[in-house]
Amino acid sequence: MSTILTTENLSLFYGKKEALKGINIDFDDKGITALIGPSGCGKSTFLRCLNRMNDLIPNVTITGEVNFNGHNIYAPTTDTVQLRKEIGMVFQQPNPFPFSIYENVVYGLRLAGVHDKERLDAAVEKSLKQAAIWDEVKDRLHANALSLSGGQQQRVCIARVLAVEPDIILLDEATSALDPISSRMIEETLLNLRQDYTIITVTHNMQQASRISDRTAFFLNGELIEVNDTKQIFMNPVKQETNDYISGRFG
Ligand SMILES: Nc1ncnc2c1ncn2[C@@H]1O[C@H](COP(=O)(O)OP(=O)(O)OP(=O)(O)O)[C@@H](O)[C@H]1O
Repeated sequence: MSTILTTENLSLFYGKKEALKGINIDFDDKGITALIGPSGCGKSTFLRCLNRMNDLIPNVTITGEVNFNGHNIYAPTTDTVQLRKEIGMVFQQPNPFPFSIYENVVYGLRLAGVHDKERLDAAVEKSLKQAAIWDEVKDRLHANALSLSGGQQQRVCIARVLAVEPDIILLDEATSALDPISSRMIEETLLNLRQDYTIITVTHNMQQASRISDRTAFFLNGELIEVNDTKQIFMNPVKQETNDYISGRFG
């Protein structure tokens, strides 16, 4: 298995507060990694470091490296717009633009200068199929995306990320605002995507982590305590803190 993304001694400070403490982790090319840990342990902060979303937050200092396909994304020459296409992100609250479903999906392609209708149509169909929502919306592609249910909106947001053909998809608690059925549909979607994409998902839901992820990383107080195959983490963790967390002793 080759590695697509590696962090080296990655630390992040909000002002003087150290929220991430020297994280070293490798992500395999393809498959799903779940990031788990109690509230405030730095999971979302870490996730946002992986496509430089923390650049947008004032007073943030980041040290160390994030190497994506061998290049440090924090190098001054990095084109962050391009980076965020290659490493796309889905957020906790579905955030479609107030446009049609079709325009949501082609948004990134239009920004990249793609205007050919056939190409855009093909991308819409392919991405909505990959996000497992094509059948539900194919007859109303020009309806406003905000008219969809929350779960449908979230799958459109996944399609919007997929349309620009990313290598990595980051999800920050992407199912926690959804009802259980919608949440399971997103899980199914991710399982169908795991062969073709590297997926890194923050989740509070340990059942979800064990159902869908190949690897699980446990964070605590800004530190990466343990990362391993998901079965190993849940059945036979190496570290006492991991064991305490997964057996519900804290968090
Ligand atoms: N923009 C910010 N400014 C200052 N401190 C922040 C900011 N965002 C997060 N923090 C702090 O950094 C720490 C890590 O937060 P983060 O949101 O990454 O944790 P988390 O594990 O994702 O938590 P949760 O599971 O509750 O979402 C927390 O102490 C939080 O209060």
